[in-house]
Amino acid sequence: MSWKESNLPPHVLIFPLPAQGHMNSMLTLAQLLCLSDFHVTFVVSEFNHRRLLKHTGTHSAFARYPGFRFQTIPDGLPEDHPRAGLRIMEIIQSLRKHVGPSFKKMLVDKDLLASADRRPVTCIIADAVLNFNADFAEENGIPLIYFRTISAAAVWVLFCVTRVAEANELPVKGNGMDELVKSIPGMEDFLRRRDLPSFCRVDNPNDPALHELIALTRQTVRAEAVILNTFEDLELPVLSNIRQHMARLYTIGPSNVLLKSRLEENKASSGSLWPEDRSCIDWLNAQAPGSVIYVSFGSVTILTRDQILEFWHGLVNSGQKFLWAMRPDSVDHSDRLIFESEQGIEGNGYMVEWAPQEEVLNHPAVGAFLTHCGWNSTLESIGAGVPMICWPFFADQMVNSRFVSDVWRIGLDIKDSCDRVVIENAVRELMEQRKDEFAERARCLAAQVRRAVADGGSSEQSLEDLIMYIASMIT
Ligand SMILES: O=c1ccn([C@@H]2O[C@H](COP(=O)(O)OP(=O)(O)O[C@H]3O[C@H](CO)[C@@H](O)[C@H](O)[C@H]3O)[C@@H](O)[C@H]2O)c(=O)[nH]1
Ligand SMILES: C[C@H]1CC[C@@H]2C(C(=O)O)=CO[C@@H](O)[C@@H]21
Repeated sequence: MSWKESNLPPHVLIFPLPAQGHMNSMLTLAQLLCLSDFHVTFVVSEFNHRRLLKHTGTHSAFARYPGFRFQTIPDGLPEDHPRAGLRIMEIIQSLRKHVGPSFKKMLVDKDLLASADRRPVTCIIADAVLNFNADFAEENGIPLIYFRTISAAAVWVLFCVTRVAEANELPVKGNGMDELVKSIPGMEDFLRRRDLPSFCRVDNPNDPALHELIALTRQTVRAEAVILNTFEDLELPVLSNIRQHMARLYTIGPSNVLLKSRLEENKASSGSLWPEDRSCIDWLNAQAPGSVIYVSFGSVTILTRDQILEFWHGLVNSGQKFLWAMRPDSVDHSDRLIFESEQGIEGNGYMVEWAPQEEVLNHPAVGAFLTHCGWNSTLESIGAGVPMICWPFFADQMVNSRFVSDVWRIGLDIKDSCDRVVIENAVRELMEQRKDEFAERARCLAAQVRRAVADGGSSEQSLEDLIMYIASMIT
């Protein structure tokens, strides 16, 4: 390769939305590129950088990659901004408005981060929701690759939403939620209006948040290439549709499993923004195989007290053991206290604030996952062969949960209902009545994951193609 002759490897600037669910797969890609001797500058908000240093000893974890470095930027939000729930959208807006211009200036003033031992940036791999990167890349003649951190299915649905609106199939004011959506090619037989991304549930079809998301997705085609954290066997029909619009598409997922397969000691750096409470592993060690349902709603979901109580009673009444990762900012603090003191754990549950999720899902005691269906959680569960109960909170999760239940058939989708009886019945169905059926399909899918990341597998090959493509940018 020509870069090896010139001694300086390609230098990739990776710029995720500074939120856990977006950073995880992009940090994993950063590590994969470093393992191929690339230089990587990883853009992170000052707010999250402090948390990474505090909770994960990130600097020592990344010391094994001499080519890796962080570039911090402000996210433009006040320190006490929640950066969660629906207000996560404000991170995108703030970056676009306040940070984009200074970020661009910094790159230009610093000669695209060149130094004696680093080339100027060879290409930018930006989160596809940070669309200001397209103008900057174009103006400065830098190749741009977008990384969309959601499923191919959700990308395709968002790509088609304009057609859905034109066909009067948007659930405006909640109309016809159970009707099938006929205007999305390939999904006519199973996608209902209630499975569309939550932004499609509008009072007015010209809703600004909906249109922002449509525009974000449509502009993906401005990049030279697109990366998705998925694998061919999982989403082939959808990928074929997307490829008609985005020809250079790399599918490198599940990126966490691909990374693990390339690390000698099989241990990736976690990149958690909350401290991981490992006591839950000791608790799991004492449980019978396949007997525990793991509960987590990711890094963005905020729950009301009523919702927590319904989940809690449903789980307790199911009689199954459960491990619940309840983020401190996902519930009101006073509710949490009442909850802990009055409800107690009643012998069959264990609660932590933040769990080492991948390790938990791969623990032999875990037999099911009650999840919001964020794309990382969904893929982690698929990789571990663990069936799911899906209670999506917002955005792409609505689509993912329908795929889990009706396409891959490795779980139950209970979206829009958070009643203790529904939860109890779902747990019983997944962990008792139809346990073997779900477990068998989940095992088969996990085997496909292993094939995708093995030598010559589709994701492994796609990563190699991506690496060659970036290397070819150096003239
Ligand atoms: O106790 C916990 C809980 C979660 N996680 C990790 O946190 C990540 C959470 O990511 P994800 O499951 O994707 O959920 P969100 O944090 O909600 O992710 C956001 O980003 C995703 C990728 O764009 C989207 O699919 C989601 O809808 C969006 O909310 C996963 O890797 C988990 O392993 C832990 O390590 N410990
Ligand atoms: C900020 C949220 C709105 C849309 C984003 C997204 C996407 O790529 O469509 C997925 O999950 C959310 O974190 C993002």
